[in-house]
Amino acid sequence: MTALRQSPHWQQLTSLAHSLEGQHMRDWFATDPQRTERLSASACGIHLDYSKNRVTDEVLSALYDLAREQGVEAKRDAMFSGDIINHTEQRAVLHTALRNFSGKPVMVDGQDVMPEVLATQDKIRDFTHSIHQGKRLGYTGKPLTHIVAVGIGGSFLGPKIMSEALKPYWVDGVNVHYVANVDGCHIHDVLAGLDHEQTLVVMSSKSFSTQETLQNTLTAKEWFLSAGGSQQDIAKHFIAISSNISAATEFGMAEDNIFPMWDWVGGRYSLWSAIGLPIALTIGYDNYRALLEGAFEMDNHFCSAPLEQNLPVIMAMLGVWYVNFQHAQSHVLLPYYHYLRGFPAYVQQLDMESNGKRIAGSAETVDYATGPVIWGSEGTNGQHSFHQLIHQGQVLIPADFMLPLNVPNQNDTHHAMLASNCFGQTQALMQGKTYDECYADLDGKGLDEDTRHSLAMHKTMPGNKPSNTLLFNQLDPKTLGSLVALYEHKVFVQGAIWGVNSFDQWGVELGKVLGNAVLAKLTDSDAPLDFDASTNHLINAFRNANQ
Ligand SMILES: O=P(O)(O)OC[C@H]1O[C@](O)(CO)[C@@H](O)[C@@H]1O
Repeated sequence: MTALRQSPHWQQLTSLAHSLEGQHMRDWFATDPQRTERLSASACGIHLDYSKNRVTDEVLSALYDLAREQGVEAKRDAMFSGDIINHTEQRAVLHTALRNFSGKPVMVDGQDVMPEVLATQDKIRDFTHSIHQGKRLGYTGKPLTHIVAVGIGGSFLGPKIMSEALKPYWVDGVNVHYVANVDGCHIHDVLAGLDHEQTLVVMSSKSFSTQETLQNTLTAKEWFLSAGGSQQDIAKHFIAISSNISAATEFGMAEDNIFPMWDWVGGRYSLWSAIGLPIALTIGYDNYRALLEGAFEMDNHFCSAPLEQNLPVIMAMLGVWYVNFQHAQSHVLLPYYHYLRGFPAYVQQLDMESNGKRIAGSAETVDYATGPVIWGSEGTNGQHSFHQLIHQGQVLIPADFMLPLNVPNQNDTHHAMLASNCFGQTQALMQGKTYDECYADLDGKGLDEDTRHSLAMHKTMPGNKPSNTLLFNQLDPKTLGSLVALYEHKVFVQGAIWGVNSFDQWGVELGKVLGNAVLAKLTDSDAPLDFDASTNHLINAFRNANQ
């Protein structure tokens, strides 16, 4: 058994989980009028009501004890100080330096990284202004009104989803199109509607070696040249964001057109670096900076609030409770705000690529579950589909509901309906509906006893289903920055408990290598096939269809 499972607080939580079997949150609410007041916390404009969770004060205090026992605070401080905590890649983890407005230095290998960070922020500001003010023009002198942002994974999800979430802040006259997949349908569709003289391609790739991004950029380059642009015009229409400056220059990017990033910024944590440039182009530099400031505020909260009032720690430890002590295998995110509809996909990469691991410390195979499956979509849509399983299915799915209390330019009736559905769902999940209540509802319906009993059984909602509710006044750039940083730190705390390295991603490598080996066989139809029978069979199917 691993040391974590043998730890006193893990053992205590295991027995607490047994002792709570058969208890219901409905009864806790009925007997404890202070429950919500006690189990709520606020920071950075975000209010978290976590009272609808299957936890008692005793459980919560054991969870915080576990966090202390596993050194969460010391691990957090090590991350912020630039220690090499990504030990499998020998890297510091310093996305927090990218939103460090404290004026204090951040040291990596004895060098302060802040001057470079601030210089890059200035470069982002100047570039954004030059596009918005029409000072930087295309090769025929036309303004650059269409931005094609090419990237994938962390070099795509952050910019795309944050830009989408901040739609009320979009700058007039600029259209940003995001392309990630190597599936040519997407890039061809996007380029087909654009005037190459007014298009700027922003290629985002930390490594500058990602197949999808390289291919999509090449396709965009061919499109630009065949539409009338020349090789020397490319510098006016193509820029890159990368930590691999030499590969970017070799590819043909003008050095001046390359925005740097650093190996101490993980891809899924990179929206705060120049990877966020498309966000600045979408919402303007001041709003982009407010996004960073919101994240900085959450960093300060995470570093200074006691664990019991610390939003990332509270959410992380509740997650640990469900994954490790209540057998939950997934966690659903339900933003009740159309513009935030992409947020579950963002957190999905953040969480699953960070904590989807099986080795703790230097080489110990874990004997407990790590990160859950993260999924979800905007409310109320899910209420008419997958909520059924959350309410009455046999699997436990903790939920995070999110709602802005105010929405710019919105009809009150819509917003009140949206909010009522959000609150109503959390209530229904918590209280459920008993057999007796369902049976009583069927009184006087003319049903025989067997039918009435059967129907009451089918209608019974067990309740006791956990949820957090996150409220904020408006989803402005600053609040969004805080919200993203909240989830980043939640994932960090969980990784610290489970002892995994939340900052590498070896699991995605093998598929890339094998995919390249397969590509060689698809492009050379005479090459002998020496894979397993199934893969050979699939390759043959492709070859036959493409003769
Ligand atoms: O920015 P890059 O180097 O193109 O990588 C894109 C994405 O690919 C991954 O490395 C996984 O394949 C992610 O971690 C990363 O965000």
